[in-house]
Amino acid sequence: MQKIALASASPRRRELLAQLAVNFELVKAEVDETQLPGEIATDYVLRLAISKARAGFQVQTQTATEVLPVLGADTIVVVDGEVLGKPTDQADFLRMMRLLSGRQHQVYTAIALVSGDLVNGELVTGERVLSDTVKTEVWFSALTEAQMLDYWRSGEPADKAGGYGIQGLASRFIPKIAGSYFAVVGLPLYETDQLLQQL
Ligand SMILES: Cc1cn([C@H]2C[C@H](O)[C@@H](COP(=O)(O)OP(=O)(O)OP(=O)(O)O)O2)c(=O)[nH]c1=O
Repeated sequence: MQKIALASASPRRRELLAQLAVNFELVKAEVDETQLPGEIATDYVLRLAISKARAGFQVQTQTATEVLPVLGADTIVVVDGEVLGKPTDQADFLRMMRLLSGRQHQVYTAIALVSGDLVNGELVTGERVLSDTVKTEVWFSALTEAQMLDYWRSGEPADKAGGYGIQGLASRFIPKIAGSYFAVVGLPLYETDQLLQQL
């Protein structure tokens, strides 16, 4: 399979992509992650995945003589239509946990693959964009305030959308999911492989 570039700073996405035995390198992609006014969750997550892949692709066109297809991804946690980002502090985290406790919510992960051909440093065909969005339902057990605080003190929630990591300590709060476990962690492997096959 063709070598690609991954536009991500997430160690989880790196590990997941390695699980597909894909040959890849990392490329930096700085994007503004602010949700637009009135933007619905599914539009938002897909826009960010495409923006990350596109930003990574543009870095390559400026610096490299050949361009690799660039993969970008974004994961959001949604409850009652509200997108929960990464918690800014303990109070923000507790607010999120109270919303998630004892009920079901949605996790969306979007993936985007941007590719193109460079001839003499010029992009000859423009950018091609392949993308997909995966929805997973996640059930949380009812949590006590003490459980929430203990979890915050573990340090795990801070860099994670929705303030939890299903692959870590939060596994004890989640009796079931419907969808893709890998998508919740950050990269839906089946769907990523399907995009790579379309290259
Ligand atoms: C819900 C959930 C999220 N997460 C993580 C996945 C993502 O890394 C993060 C969501 O933030 P993202 O903005 O999707 O990704 P990121 O900022 O970590 O990395 P990059 O943009 O550079 O690719 O939350 C888990 O690890 N486990 C979970 O159960």
